[in-house]
Amino acid sequence: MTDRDRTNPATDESETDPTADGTTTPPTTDGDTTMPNPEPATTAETASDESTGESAAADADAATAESGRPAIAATDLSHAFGDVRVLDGVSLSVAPGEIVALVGPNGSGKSTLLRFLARVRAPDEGTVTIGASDGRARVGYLPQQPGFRAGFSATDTLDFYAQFVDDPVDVADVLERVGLAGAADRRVDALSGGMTRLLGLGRALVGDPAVVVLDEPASGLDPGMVERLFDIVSDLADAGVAVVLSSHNLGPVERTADRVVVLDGGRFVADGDPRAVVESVGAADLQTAFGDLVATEEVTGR
Ligand SMILES: Nc1ncnc2c1ncn2[C@@H]1O[C@H](COP(=O)(O)OP(=O)(O)OP(=O)(O)O)[C@@H](O)[C@H]1O
Repeated sequence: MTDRDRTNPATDESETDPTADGTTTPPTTDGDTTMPNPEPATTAETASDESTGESAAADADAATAESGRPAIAATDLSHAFGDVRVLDGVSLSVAPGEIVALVGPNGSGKSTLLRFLARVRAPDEGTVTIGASDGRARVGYLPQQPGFRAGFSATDTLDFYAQFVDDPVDVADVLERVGLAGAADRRVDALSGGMTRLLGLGRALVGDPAVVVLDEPASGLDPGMVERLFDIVSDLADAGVAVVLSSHNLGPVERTADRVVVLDGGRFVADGDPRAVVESVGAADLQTAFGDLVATEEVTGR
């Protein structure tokens, strides 16, 4: 460990990615870093660096909302891992203040699609555009398995990420919002799995992004925290933030999401408000509709 490493909660070998100008980018252990990108990146092609995670951006300001432009738009995304075709020409636009829940069987490609939306990876084909009236864009991203460098506190960790955004960040407030105020001084390696996910959510919120992409944010949370998580999501949307999340918690999804998008076989097999999706198959609730819409006998995304 170098001297710099000792003062940098985000510089371990798997995470650090010095940018071209020598500055250090904030990391996560899975490479799905959430960070501001100093260069506006309006398409997936321009942001294919896996290490950069969060891209450049702007606030979901009133002008954006008034312009009618989507906060984020993915067009004709296709992707294969070897001979495993995961996405087959899917398109998705999300308006400022809209909550879109991406659901689908294990292996259907949700995380893959969310990585493309967060622009931590680029698809084989298609574009991702972040809409912002001033030409800037910022996406906050919670990866499915957020990771943090051991040895630093929750506060230290968010302080580190806060230095990469323009405006001052009230880290204590961020921790309070995600339910970690009581663990502010706890080392990240002493956090439980659910608490680590909440810290990942906090990291995604640093800098008040216009778009938030959350990969299974409720996974591993206790029932009370699941409710709190979806309350946070609702509050974000009320503040004009576009939220795209994946979840297997279909009850809260049905109650909270403005739109449910069901991914299966590389395509969207349903896309609409929860009630419409449920009614489209004559189901009683989203859980039942999900069973009717997708084949869950085997893991998909083969
Ligand atoms: N880096 C990779 N290399 C090879 N295959 C991959 C890679 N990432 C994902 N896959 C494959 O792509 C498919 C979709 O995976 P993905 O993680 O996107 O699914 P998911 O819907 O998020 O699943 P889950 O609900 O289990 O988290 C799976 O078959 C998976 O094995």
